[in-house]
This record gives sequence, structure tokens and C-alpha cells, in this order.
Amino acid sequence: MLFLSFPPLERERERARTVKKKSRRKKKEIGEKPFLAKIEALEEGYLLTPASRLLLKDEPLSVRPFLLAMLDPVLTKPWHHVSEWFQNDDPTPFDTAHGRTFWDYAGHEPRLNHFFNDAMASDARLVTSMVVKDCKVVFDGLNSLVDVGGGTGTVAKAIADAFPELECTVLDLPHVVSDLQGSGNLKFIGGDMFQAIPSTDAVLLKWILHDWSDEESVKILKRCKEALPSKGGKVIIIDMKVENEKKGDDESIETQLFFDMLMMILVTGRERTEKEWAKLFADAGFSDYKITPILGLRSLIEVYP
Ligand SMILES: C[S@@+](CC[C@H](N)C(=O)[O-])C[C@H]1O[C@@H](n2cnc3c(N)ncnc32)[C@H](O)[C@@H]1O
Repeated sequence: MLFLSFPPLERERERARTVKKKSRRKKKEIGEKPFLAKIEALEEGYLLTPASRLLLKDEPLSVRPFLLAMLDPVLTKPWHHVSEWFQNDDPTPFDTAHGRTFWDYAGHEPRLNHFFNDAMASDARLVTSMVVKDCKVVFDGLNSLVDVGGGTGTVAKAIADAFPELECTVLDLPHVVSDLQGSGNLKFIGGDMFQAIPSTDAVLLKWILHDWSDEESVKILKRCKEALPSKGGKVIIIDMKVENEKKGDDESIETQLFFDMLMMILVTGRERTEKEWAKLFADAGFSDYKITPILGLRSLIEVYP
């Protein structure tokens, strides 16, 4: 039996050797061609889409740290506590899972503090590249800007570099900024935005108000208003504006819903429609606002005293 099965087996091996040889030859040929010709030479293949390139480690605008943060057990655990949270009085499922607020946890656990700040910085790089390039006019006529909750300063640094005449300050919690040194027209101060914001021509709030309830957001906006001159000042908000009607594709709607739930799970915040944003501004005593879409679902909102 063994002897009888040998010839077909040998034929199979020979066939495999030939295929291998051919594929080695083809690979060599393709290897010598320029990139586009390589793609054409391949009958089938896989390429990274522009969106998936953002997950590469070495991509300058990589948002890999953001994805990794979202998948960290500290941030995924609260999703498993939602039913328990529905039946208790904790402010968020994060509190139910970890026994304290997100911000308190970040203040006491350096690992969360670091990976969260890195995640925010990666998003900030992506968004700021658009803001500094396409929204220069937003910073016209300003002498000073305070980036409230500005994290480790990625946004403020890019703005300070792009507008050397503008005095930029990052205000964030002491555990975020205590080790950071400013330079030139950029400085860092530790503080609490619910208490006081230094006087300035403009306050920047990037991904801040969606972290907080309406009541808390109005308090923050009132502190911003106190910091601004009555004429010429403004708050610049970079955040999501949720669409009421189905204008976007299914993925955009899913993303909006995901962020809205994420804010409910981790912090006391939410995503808002234009009507909900307008109500916050009016409740905090502001007179007008202007919304400019900047990147994907993110908008830049200028709010005037
Ligand atoms: C979602 S992150 C946004 C960071 C940054 N603006 C960005 O978009 O990359 C929220 C920031 O608010 C800061 N924060 C939270 N509570 C604060 C408070 N009471 N006063 C000042 N900053 C606060 C956090 O430390 C964190 O850096």
C-alpha cells in the first residue's frame, strides 16, 4: 500500500515545489518593481485603508494610544457594571466598578493618568493639525488663550508654535501638569476649572464639556465667561455636534451613539445636539455662537459673551 501511494504523493510534492519556485520568482520580480507596479502585479492582496493607517505605531498622526486606552481593562470593566448601576445611586458605571470617579482614579493611579493623557494627546495631534491649518482666522486678533483641561499641552503647543504672538496657557489638574515645563509663549498651571480660570482673550475647551452634565457644563462656562473681556473675547469649543436627523452614514451614527454611551459609562457627560449646545450657552449667559464642522464628527464652536 505504501509503495502504491508513493507516486501520487511524489507528484503532489513536485507540484508544490514548482508552485513554490514560481511564487519565489514572482515575488522577486515584484520586489524589483516600483510600489504602484507592485500592486498591479499582484492579482490579489490587502492594503491598509487611510483610516486603518491611523492605527500604525509610526504614523505621525497615529491614534493607536486612543484605541489602546479604550481597550484597557480599567476602561472596559465599567461596561460590565451597567445593570448594577441602574439599580444604585452612583454617578457613573465607572464609580460602580472602581469605587471612585474617573478623575479621582486618574489622580491616584499613574498608569491610568499616563495612558489616558497619551490617548488624548494622540487625538489632539490629529485634530490640531486641521485646526491650525484650516481655522487660522479663529485666532485672529487674540493676544492670549487658556486651554482649559488642556492635558499635557499638545493642542496648546501647536497653537503656540503656529501663532508666536499668542500667549498660551494650559490649565489642568495638578497631577496632569505638575511635571511639565513651559517655554516661550506656552506655560502650564495646575488648578480646578470649577474654581477659577485665569483672565484671557480666549478659552479653549477641547473635549471638555462632553465629559460633564448640563449643570456642570454651565458652571464651567460661567467660569470661562468671568475670565473673558466683555468685548472681543470668546470660548472656542472643539467637541461633537450630534445630528438630529439621519444625515450621516450608519457608521457615523453608530460612532455618535458610542461616544454618548462612553460619556455615560466613564463620566457624567453626554454628546449634544445644536439645540442642546445653544441652551448651555444661553444658561451660562453667552449671547451668540457659531458652529464650524472641522473633522469627521467634530465641530469647532465659537461662543461669544
Ligand atoms: C477628555 S480630556 C481632554 C484633554 C484635552 N483637552 C484634549 O482634548 O486632548 C479632559 C481633561 O480635563 C481635565 N480635567 C478634569 N477635571 C478638571 C478640572 N476640575 N479642572 C481642570 N481640568 C480638569 C483632565 O485632567 C483632562 O486632561
